[in-house]
Amino acid sequence: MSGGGPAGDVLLDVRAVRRAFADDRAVDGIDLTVRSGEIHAIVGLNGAGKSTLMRLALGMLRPAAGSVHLRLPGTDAVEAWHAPAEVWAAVGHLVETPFAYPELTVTEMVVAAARLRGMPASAAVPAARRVVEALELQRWAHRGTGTLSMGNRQRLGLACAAVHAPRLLVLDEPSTALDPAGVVLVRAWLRRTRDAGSGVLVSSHHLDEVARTADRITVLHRGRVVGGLAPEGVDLERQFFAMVHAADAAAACDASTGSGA
Ligand SMILES: Nc1ncnc2c1ncn2[C@@H]1O[C@H](COP(=O)(O)OP(=O)(O)OP(=O)(O)O)[C@@H](O)[C@H]1O
Repeated sequence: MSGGGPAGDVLLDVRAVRRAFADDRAVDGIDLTVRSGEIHAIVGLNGAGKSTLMRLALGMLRPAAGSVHLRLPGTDAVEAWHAPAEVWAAVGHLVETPFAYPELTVTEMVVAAARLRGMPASAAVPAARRVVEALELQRWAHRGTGTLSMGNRQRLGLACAAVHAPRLLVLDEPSTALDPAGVVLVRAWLRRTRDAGSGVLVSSHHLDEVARTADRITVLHRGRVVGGLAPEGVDLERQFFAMVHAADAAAACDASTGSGA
């Protein structure tokens, strides 16, 4: 457990959501919430459905069934697929390869991201400076984004996702390209973001890192929630594989008896 205070209101409310690609049930009836003041991690094997779930949460994909509601302070609850710009102004995300205009410097890119989220220039410039410092990008602040290493490009993507201090942050494997110092830095930064009252949905393959960062851990497998892990628990890897194997065994049993959905 990462030591955060009690979680608050539900910001993201996913209910019985389904989405397939042809006959591939990428997300197959998932319920999930993210509350303010918590880091909720989703873990799963390759192809478990983590990115698809995040894209549904961000209105990038339309659910085939079920619902995804955003309940951000100061706005009415709204389906992600139909959410207006003022709702997205309170959300930050990094779910694809971090995008950056190569002709801009790091600072210019972060300011541009803030402006795209509706921040006035007078607020965007100091906000960009703060997040560049928080993610220790100062050394590259005036370098062209096209010259960055992969890890620094990932930090830049995080800076762009968070420059407008979103209430909800959705991050798909935010530490993949980071060195050990960067992993520690981003962990501490995520905790501060959480402690400031934001809700964070984060995916990862790395159980050790997730256990150090998250308040809640949900295990996805083959598009379904197959269990939860307590971050302070022991031997999470063994528990994780036990859940995955139990789900596979149940699916095989259903298939052999013809009772699968
Ligand atoms: N655009 C797409 N078109 C077709 N199939 C897709 C598409 N996006 C995802 N899928 C399929 O949906 C399933 C879930 O994929 P998803 O990317 O959500 O998994 P993931 O848990 O994020 O995996 P990884 O850990 O490898 O990133 C996979 O079988 C994948 O091949």
